[in-house]
Amino acid sequence: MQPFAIAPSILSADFARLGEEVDKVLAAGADIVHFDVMDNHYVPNLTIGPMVCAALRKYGITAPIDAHLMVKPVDRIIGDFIEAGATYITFHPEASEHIDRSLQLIRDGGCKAGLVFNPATPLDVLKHVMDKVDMILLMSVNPGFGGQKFIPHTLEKLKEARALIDASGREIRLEIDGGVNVQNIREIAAAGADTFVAGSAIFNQPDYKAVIDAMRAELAQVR
Ligand SMILES: O=C(CO)[C@@H](O)[C@H](O)COP(=O)(O)O
Repeated sequence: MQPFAIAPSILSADFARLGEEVDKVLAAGADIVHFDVMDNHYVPNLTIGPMVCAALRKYGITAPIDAHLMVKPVDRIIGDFIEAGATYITFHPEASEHIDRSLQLIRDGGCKAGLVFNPATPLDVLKHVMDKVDMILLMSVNPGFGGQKFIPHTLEKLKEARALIDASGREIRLEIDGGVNVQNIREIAAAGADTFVAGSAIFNQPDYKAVIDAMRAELAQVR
């Protein structure tokens, strides 16, 4: 299993001070920057794109950037995120005409590739592409907005994904996204997640380090 990683979702950061916000959350102990890309088509919201990702790199952010593309069609924006310096690029199977090709595009660009599953999307497709994914992201809310409640049945799905990863023998991150907070992170980790996206739970508090420390203390009880 991969080491635990905390990935604050900058969707809940102050966009007017984005560089400073990312610096601050990394200084507070975050491992990965979770970068939500919404197109007002695949999801009913509009956020940030590759220019902002490139701007964060230019500003000096060296931490891994995990670009979650909620964009349809997805292929034509993948190259822009590779150029912009994303580390992970993940997309939803429903948003790609050719899932295997989209994964290959990401990997050919030198990035790590991942698939994202909405709460009601089955994991079936994974069995055909397990050798091409570096991350599996399970949405524990319907995508589009921060600040929603964790959907409990995702815990069963996490166990299912964890079993698939363990059976593959590959190093694949299992990321969870939506409604993650200090109160539920331990149960989520126990179900198999190793990478935890949290937006409002971190950015809506004045002391990011206090939240991240509290999350790590919960995770330390799992392993
Ligand atoms: O992708 C999304 C929402 O679509 C998430 O990354 C949210 O931004 C998570 O926010 P919280 O539920 O942690 O507030």
